[in-house]
Amino acid sequence: MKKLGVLTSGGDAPGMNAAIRAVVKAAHYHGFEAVGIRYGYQGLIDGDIQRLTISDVEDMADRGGTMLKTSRSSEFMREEGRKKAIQVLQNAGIDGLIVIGGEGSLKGAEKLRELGVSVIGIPATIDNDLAYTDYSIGFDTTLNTILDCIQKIKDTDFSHDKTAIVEVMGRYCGDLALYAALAGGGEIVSTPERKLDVDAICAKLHERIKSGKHNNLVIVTERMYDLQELQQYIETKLHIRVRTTSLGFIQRGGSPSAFDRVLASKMGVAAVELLVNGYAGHAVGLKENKIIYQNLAAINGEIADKQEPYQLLDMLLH
Ligand SMILES: Nc1ncnc2c1ncn2[C@@H]1O[C@H](COP(=O)(O)OP(=O)(O)O)[C@@H](O)[C@H]1O
Ligand SMILES: O=P(O)(O)OC[C@H]1O[C@](O)(COP(=O)(O)O)[C@@H](O)[C@@H]1O
Ligand SMILES: [Mg+2]
Repeated sequence: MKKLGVLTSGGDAPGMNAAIRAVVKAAHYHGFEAVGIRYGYQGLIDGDIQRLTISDVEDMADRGGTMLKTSRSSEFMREEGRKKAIQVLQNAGIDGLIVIGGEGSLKGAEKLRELGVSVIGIPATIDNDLAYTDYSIGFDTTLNTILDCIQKIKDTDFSHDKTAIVEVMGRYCGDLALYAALAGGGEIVSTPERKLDVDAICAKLHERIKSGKHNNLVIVTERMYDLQELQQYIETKLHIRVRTTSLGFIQRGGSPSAFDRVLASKMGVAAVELLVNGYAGHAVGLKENKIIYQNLAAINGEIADKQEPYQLLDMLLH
């Protein structure tokens, strides 16, 4: 291998820059040229490529977002788009590609592998919705941001005896809400994996109010409820004051946590090592605190076993 390309794709996640830095440093260590493809798969189709030197990535470990920019590309979802992308890789002489992104981006990487590209995936998404790895880059930072916001919301709830609904991101994965609740960030939690209907939420709130607890926090994953309707329903049914906060994009920004920086650094280096050692077509991951690799073709459809954290939740919130 001579020229290694790296791109970030899908939603940005804190720690993507630390991963780019690690990939570029490892590539140079092995004597390869490193290039960055800007704007994810769309930039690959458009040939938006820049050379990456060590000094380009030197101070990037602590920065949120992605220095390479990112996008969601509908053109890449189509075969003609992917064929254009392959042509660009060939014309640019890129013989190894590292894709840093979430579940959609790794599906895209698998499609490139099917077309003969030497590709490695690095999981980076705040949602933590990739079952083959315990953690994706960005999840820990976002979780900490959520807990910081919740702490602030709790101060005002306590002062007014208010009930709060806090909506967090996660797309169709409840990990951000679940782990925020495990860390003490909510008394009632509803996730896609364990959905509470509105009456179940009211019943739990009623029980807590009866026992003298008047400031309660309900944490929910996005896309599950019409928040205004949920708030009104609880207010009418329980005759209490409820206020709702959807945390939104504040969750995706910010400097990555130490955990995410270290994870991204380990994964970035491991991704290059996989290419060097002939393991193209895999994605790096973390299982039981060890860096692992998984076949890209096997990632799609893998379902995470969440029994343990939900049992813990039941124990802590009962
Ligand atoms: N099934 C697929 N086949 C080919 N490309 C895909 C597929 N799913 C997603 N992609 C590509 O990956 C991009 C990012 O995926 P998306 O799901 O938006 O974000 P993330 O990778 O963060 O989960 C998409 O815009 C698309 O270009
Ligand atoms: O930035 P957009 O396109 O509005 O997407 C919002 C979605 O992106 C995320 O922040 C991250 O998701 P991905 O990592 O899959 O891109 C989700 O939590 C959220 O549902
Ligand atoms: Mg995703």
